[in-house]
Amino acid sequence: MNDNVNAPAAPEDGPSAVPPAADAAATTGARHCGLIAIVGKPNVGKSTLLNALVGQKISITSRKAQTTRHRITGMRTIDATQFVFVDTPGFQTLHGNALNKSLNKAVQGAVGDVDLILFVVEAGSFTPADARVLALLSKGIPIVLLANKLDNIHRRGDVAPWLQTMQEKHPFAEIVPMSAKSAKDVERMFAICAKYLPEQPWFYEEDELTDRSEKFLAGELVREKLFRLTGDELPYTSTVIIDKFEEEPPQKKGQKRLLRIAATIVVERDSHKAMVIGDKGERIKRIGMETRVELEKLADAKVFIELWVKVRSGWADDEARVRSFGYE
Ligand SMILES: Nc1nc2c(ncn2[C@@H]2O[C@H](COP(=O)(O)OP(=O)(O)OP(=O)(O)O)[C@@H](O)[C@H]2O)c(=O)[nH]1
Repeated sequence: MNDNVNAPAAPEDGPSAVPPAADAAATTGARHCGLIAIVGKPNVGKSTLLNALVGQKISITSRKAQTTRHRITGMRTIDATQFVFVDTPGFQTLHGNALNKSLNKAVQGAVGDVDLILFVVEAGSFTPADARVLALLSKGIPIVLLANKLDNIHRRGDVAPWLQTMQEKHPFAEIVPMSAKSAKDVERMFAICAKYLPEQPWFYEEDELTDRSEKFLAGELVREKLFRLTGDELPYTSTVIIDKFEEEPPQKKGQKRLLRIAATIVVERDSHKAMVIGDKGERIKRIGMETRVELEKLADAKVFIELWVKVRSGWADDEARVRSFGYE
């Protein structure tokens, strides 16, 4: 096996490693900072990894992104190194409709000029969908292969031959077998990523964790609740549009500001609409309630949210409409 395979953290490892770049910077004062994209087909563990890397206490700031091409999902500053994670709006490699074409373009735009790509697959598996994602990635940017869910593999010896085959797929900068659910493995990722981030000033303040706007997060939260509460029944073409986002200052001292939000969930069929609304409206009520509770915490505000459901059949195939929904 080549030496670009990074052995998983052994249980007896000491306290988490400090990124070497950060270590060196402590004496020279040099700061490092760079963009990191986490890509992979659905369900390989990208969100789990991102949440673990950025930490739990995501706070919202309304600062503009450093570059408009990138949507920043989170950042973490450790000693002198700032790790900025950019979002890739999901690789859809199976269908060729307008929505997916637009998403794939957005993905290629987002990963085209990052400093490092973390390409996540499930350890022991490399499917045609993984190969399609890899083929979309820009040449010339270092790609670290993360063989995630290592904990699902009971005989570690079984992984070695697979790792060998992975080295033939692409000249990966490194191959890291790991588990996004292991705090120790996640912590090691900072030292691995730090090596690829250039010396330059930080893009964000040390304690900023995301630059997403509250309006954007409101839409994402509704979307997340929508898909979680409808299970796998609802097709991915359903989307959420924020129709109104108004902020009112606190009425009295000690009170919180108020966010008034109205959002429309757009689905393709009447049957999907019924699914979203649920029996006596209980599902849509729950989507609204869970969104409100989470947004109140994240935004430190009082939130009123109104939800509507609309049927627009075939919208995912209509390019103009896809654009009007903010995908381009
Ligand atoms: N056993 C195990 N499960 C994991 C690990 N990482 C993620 N998972 C699980 O895998 C499933 C998918 O994880 P996500 O983080 O949602 O995956 P994703 O790649 O963001 O998925 P999409 O949002 O569909 O693109 C969840 O049930 C996770 O709990 C891991 O290291 N080990």
